[in-house]
Parts: sequence; C-alpha cells; structure tokens
Amino acid sequence: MDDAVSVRDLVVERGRRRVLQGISCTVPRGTVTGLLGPSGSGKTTLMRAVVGVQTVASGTVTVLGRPAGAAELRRRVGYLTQAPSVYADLTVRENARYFAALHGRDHAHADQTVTDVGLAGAATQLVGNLSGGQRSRASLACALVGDPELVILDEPTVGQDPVLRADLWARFHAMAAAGTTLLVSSHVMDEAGRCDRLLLIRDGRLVADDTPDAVRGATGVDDLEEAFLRLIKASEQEADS
Ligand SMILES: Nc1ncnc2c1ncn2[C@@H]1O[C@H](COP(=O)(O)OP(=O)(O)OP(=O)(O)O)[C@@H](O)[C@H]1O
Repeated sequence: MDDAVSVRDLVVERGRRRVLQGISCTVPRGTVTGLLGPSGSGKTTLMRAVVGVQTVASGTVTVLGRPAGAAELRRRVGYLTQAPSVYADLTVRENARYFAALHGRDHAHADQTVTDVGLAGAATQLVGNLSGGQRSRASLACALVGDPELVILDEPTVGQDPVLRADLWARFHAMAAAGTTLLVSSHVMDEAGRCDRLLLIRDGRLVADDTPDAVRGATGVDDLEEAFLRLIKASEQEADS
C-alpha cells in the first residue's frame, strides 16, 4: 500500500455548518505533503479527521491501512496541534523525556529530539518561560519523540524565524527520506514550494492535489500563490457554470 492516508468523500459538520464538503485525497508514504488554504478553509478539521478525533458526517478516512482513530494507530501517529501540548512547569528536556518514556524511548533519544528541533540551548528552561515559537518547538519535539510513522503537524512553523523555518523543513525532509510520512498545514504560500505534494483546500473543498511543479505547469505560472489564485478562480467559475 503506497498511501499512508486515504480520504474518501469526507463530509464534516461543525456547529451546523458543513466545513468539509466531500473531500477525497491521499497522502503518499514517505512524503512531505502540504495542506494549504486560507484561514477557516478546513485544514485543522481535515487533520482532526485523519487523527481520528473528529466526528464525521459521512465518508471514510483510512490511516496506515486502518480506520482513522483505531486504537492500534495511537502509537503510530503523531499530532502537533496549534495549541502547544506540553507541561509548563517542566523543562523542555523533562517534557521530552516524559513523552519519550511513554513510547519506550530513552533519555538520549529524547535529548536528541530536543536538539533536532533547535532547542538544545533551552533544554533546561521551564516551558512556561519560553517564547511562543520556542514553546511550539517543544511541543513539536514531544510529537516526534516516539518516532511515529505518520506525523500530522498543524502549522508547525508559525512564529519561527526564517533560519529556524528552513531548519525545520530540512528536518521534515530528512524524516520523509527515512520513510516517515508528514502532513503539514500552513497558510503561508511560500512554504508550499517546500512540499513534495500539495493539498489545497478552500471552503471545505479540495482545489488541488498535486506536486508543486504540476500545479505550476497546470496554471502556467511559477509563483505558487498566483497559481493557487488561478486554481481558485477556475474552481469558482466551474461551480457557477
Ligand atoms: N468547534 C467548532 N464549532 C463550530 N465551528 C467550528 C469549530 N471549529 C472550527 N469551526 C469552523 O470550521 C471551519 C473550518 O475550521 P478549521 O479550523 O478546520 O480551519 P483552518 O483551515 O484550520 O483554519 P486556520 O488556518 O485559521 O487554523 C471554520 O469555518 C471554523 O469557523
């Protein structure tokens, strides 16, 4: 099976609104797949459905060959939410070691993961005293420390400076090269070009599911932001006709 995630005809309603309107897409194994779209387009909702914590109205979500949310997937899927999920009264290192222990990993592995997200210099600081960007990276370390086969990252680079963002993307690609599958959301279009594949959603509908080069080729423009605008206009014209 080549796809880590397969979504078919997914419909999700939240607060009586239909926020995913029949999405079908796949995330191939060993890739960094970008999930892009404007604020409120449904990125987090789709990620929640993949993790298995979102009630769905209809459709199917298959993750690593099992229904999303199956108990056996818990150790195989890592999820970074937008709200950092770390203990404020523990240090970065203590947080990483705690989550590592839950996955049967040792201290050395936890400390390496802290270094991998660029937090070696803050390892002994209490998470409650960190900046927002640092806290987000501490949370990332805890999501990655169990070496999940599938990693779902909701806007992992928000609040990071350009050098750190580049480092994190290099890290994501190294993980993919080693066989991990990553689904990474962003509403920063300049990050789209860093992905192997792109899923573009708008108003709960999929507008593109392709490689960055194929998106450029289909629209005839090099700039991915402009390419997405063209795809959105084309999809709106299709919907109106
Ligand atoms: N708990 C909720 N109850 C009702 N509606 C919700 C709830 N959470 C999200 N929504 C709505 O669902 C839609 C999709 O939200 P979602 O968080 O998936 O978007 P997003 O693309 O991740 O946005 P952002 O980039 O701002 O994080 C939005 O219109 C939002 O207002």
